[in-house]
Amino acid sequence: MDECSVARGPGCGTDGPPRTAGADSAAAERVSRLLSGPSGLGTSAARILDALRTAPPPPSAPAPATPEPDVLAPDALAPESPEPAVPEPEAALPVLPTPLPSPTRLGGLFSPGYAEREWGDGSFPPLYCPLTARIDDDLARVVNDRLVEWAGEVGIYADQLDRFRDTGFGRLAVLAHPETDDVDALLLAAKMNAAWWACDDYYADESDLGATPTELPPRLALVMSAMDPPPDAGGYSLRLDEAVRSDPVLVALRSATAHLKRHSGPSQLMRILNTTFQMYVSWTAYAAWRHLGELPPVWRYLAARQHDSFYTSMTLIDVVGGYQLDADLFYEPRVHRAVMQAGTASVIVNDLHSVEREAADDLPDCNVVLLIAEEEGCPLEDAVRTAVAMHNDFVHGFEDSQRELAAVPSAELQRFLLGVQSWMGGCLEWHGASDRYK
Ligand SMILES: CC(C)=CCC/C(C)=C(/C)COP(=O)(O)OP(=O)(O)O
Repeated sequence: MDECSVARGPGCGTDGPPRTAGADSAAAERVSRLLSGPSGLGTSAARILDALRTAPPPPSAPAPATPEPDVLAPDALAPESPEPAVPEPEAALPVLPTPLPSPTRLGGLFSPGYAEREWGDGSFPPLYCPLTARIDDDLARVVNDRLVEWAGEVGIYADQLDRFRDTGFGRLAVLAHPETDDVDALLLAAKMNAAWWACDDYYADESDLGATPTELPPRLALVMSAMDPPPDAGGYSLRLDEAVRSDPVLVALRSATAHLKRHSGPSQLMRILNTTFQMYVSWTAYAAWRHLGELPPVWRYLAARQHDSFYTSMTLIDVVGGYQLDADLFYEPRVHRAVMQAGTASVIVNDLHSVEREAADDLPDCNVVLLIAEEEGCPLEDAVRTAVAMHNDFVHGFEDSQRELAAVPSAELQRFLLGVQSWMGGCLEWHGASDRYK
């Protein structure tokens, strides 16, 4: 176990030296108060958005290098009229129940803190990252076994199911979603992530699995139809259905989406689908670069990677947790920025762990470390240090955003932000142990 990681339990996070312990316990207290207080279930999105508009940033929030008035200045968000910007969610939205916490649902209700965590062989500077909120390898085994069974049914990784088992996407779900021990909800996260990854491996990255840059865009267009079936077009729809049924990646995505539908409300579902589709735009950029044999400049890769990141995985957090973050809160600019910061930080963790794997393909993938080394003409070790520093800046940025949003009186929002924090902590833990990056 990573020395900084902690098992679940009320004492979590007290043995290490988390740098923001005060802020963390305040966050945990706030979530508990909000969950038990009168503002919990009945809080209207309009009132919360009003609070977001008027809440001044805390004095400790550092000034950004380039001010973004739309995002940061509370006044810029002030409504012109006192009318609520959105209808009461109770009246207009199918709001899912927010269950009160049970003793086994600790992950969303406390923060184990942030720390400088060792990674890899320990020879590089540490990653500043949330600590892992829960490590439960018995639960991970149950979820992973069910995931492997499902993979066998849908047909992905058919000739390498043992390797798929050792990759441990089921363990990733348990590490990244400490808020619940509901196996079916965790299996949903495991399936979605495995299906996204299968799509990435088979269509985008792995030449051995048939990935080719020129076929990628039409394949992705088909993925969208598998996940979000278009209106019936008679015989043409039958052809579409045949095409979906004949490709294990599409079967996996359709099946995972069906599971998702059992747990999500309409706006959650469309949030997850649309985020997936937005991620694909970045994939087509990589495909063009691969096809042309070009390496993008680092800034351009990062711009694409921000929309091709674990932000996509994080869109599942409230669904897996069994509650709903209102769409107007999820898309509020400061919340959006916070989740993007976290998603990008986590995907840099992925790039750091997959340098060797990605350099090995006949057509090497884009990877921030490889691109920095190429652009700067520096040794890989120096490029790793640059990427670590970039990661750490994103995590500090997320922490600042979380602090800034702490005044918003929404149990769901505070819970979601803790969920994002937990996702980052679980993601680092998983990358350090998964056979995929060995
Ligand atoms: C889980 C998910 C949203 C997967 C889709 C793609 C993505 C954001 C990745 C993390 C995959 O990136 P990459 O191809 O660099 O990952 P591997 O190194 O192949 O694991």
